[in-house]
Amino acid sequence: MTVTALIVAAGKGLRAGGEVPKQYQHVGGVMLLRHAVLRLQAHGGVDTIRVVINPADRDLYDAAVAGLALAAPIAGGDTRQASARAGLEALAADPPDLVLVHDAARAFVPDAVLDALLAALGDPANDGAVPALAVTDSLRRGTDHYDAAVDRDGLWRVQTPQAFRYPALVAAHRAAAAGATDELAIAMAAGLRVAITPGDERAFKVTEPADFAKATAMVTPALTSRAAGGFDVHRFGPGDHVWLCGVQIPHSHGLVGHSDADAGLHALTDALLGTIAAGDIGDHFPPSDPQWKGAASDRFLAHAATLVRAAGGIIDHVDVTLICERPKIGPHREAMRDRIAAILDISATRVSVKATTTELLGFTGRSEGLAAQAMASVRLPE
Ligand SMILES: Nc1ccn([C@@H]2O[C@H](COP(=O)(O)OP(=O)(O)OP(=O)(O)O)[C@@H](O)[C@H]2O)c(=O)n1
Ligand SMILES: C[C@](O)(CO)[C@H](O)COP(=O)(O)O
Repeated sequence: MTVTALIVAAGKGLRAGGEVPKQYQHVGGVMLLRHAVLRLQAHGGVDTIRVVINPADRDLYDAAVAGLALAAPIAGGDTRQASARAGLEALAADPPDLVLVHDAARAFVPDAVLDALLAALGDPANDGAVPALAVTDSLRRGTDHYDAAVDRDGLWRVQTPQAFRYPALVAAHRAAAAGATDELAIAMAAGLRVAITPGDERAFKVTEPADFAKATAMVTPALTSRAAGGFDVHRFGPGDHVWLCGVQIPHSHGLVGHSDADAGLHALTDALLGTIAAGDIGDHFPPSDPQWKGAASDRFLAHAATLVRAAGGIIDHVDVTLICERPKIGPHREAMRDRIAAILDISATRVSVKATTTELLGFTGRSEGLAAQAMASVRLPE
């Protein structure tokens, strides 16, 4: 059995709005039509995909299917019915056994819907099979006020792809009057026998502007929250300034370290690495490596952020606590927040910097050294 999918994509998408027809608008960075093609290609049960377009949109089409090695698009008509007919006629020279007529606007049809269609056409008694969902809301006629109830029993919300034996469908189309909204209407008018197969909410049609948010959710991976901490200490030594959270602060001492000894950024780097279980700062920037001698620690933090984002992560919030008697952190807090926000490329509203003392106790109390601890919260694909 040869199976061709005919994706009708010649509409103007007026109800959806936007500067280009809906099938050429981006959903998660990819044009809706491309999602539709990729979805059918991923199923594996479709041998050939042909797309019906408005020739005026040829440049948009070329961008949508770039690199997908499809046969040339077919010119559509003024109505969906005319576009589907043009597509079917274009297949006549080398007709497939089965044809699946599909809306580009229903880009996320799951495999199970396609499996059920092909299985239904395994029964020679069926001329076609069309997926549908039962109506579950109450139905009523009316304009300004409610009028008669409509019995929802046996009513279906009809979706695509609509699958048919090619010869039966093309004959039905040739005999059809204008005004049909889909192949099912045309097949029923021709007296064909069409099986009802399970539809799926994910095969919804992008029709109104709000449907783009729904479509975006379809291609956005589920994210889970992760939080991790980091801790670092540096000893005070000779010098006239320290670097803390990426800000240079005049001080009676410096901090001793292989790099610039910015304990705040080091703790935060470890916290971010912890969210993706990517080891610690020493694994990425070994103190034994001379290239990190005196290095500014902002590059360590930027590297950790790059790794989090490469893992699909979103940095939600970071929090640094500096533990020292001196220098006083308060006057520099906002500059530190801004600097961390700039390094991480997030809003400063997502950056917290705090400070505390240890009441003159311990090594921080004796000002032998300074400690920093940090927390990072990110969202990552599961
Ligand atoms: N002349 C047309 C009209 C529609 N379609 C396609 O048929 C599918 C379903 O139609 P619909 O959702 O109504 O799309 P539009 O006609 O583009 O939308 P609107 O009515 O809002 O303008 C879409 O993939 C659309 O591109 C088509 O190929 N040719
Ligand atoms: C083909 C279809 O998607 C099946 O539900 C529907 O008939 C298209 O209707 P529209 O009026 O063109 O949106």
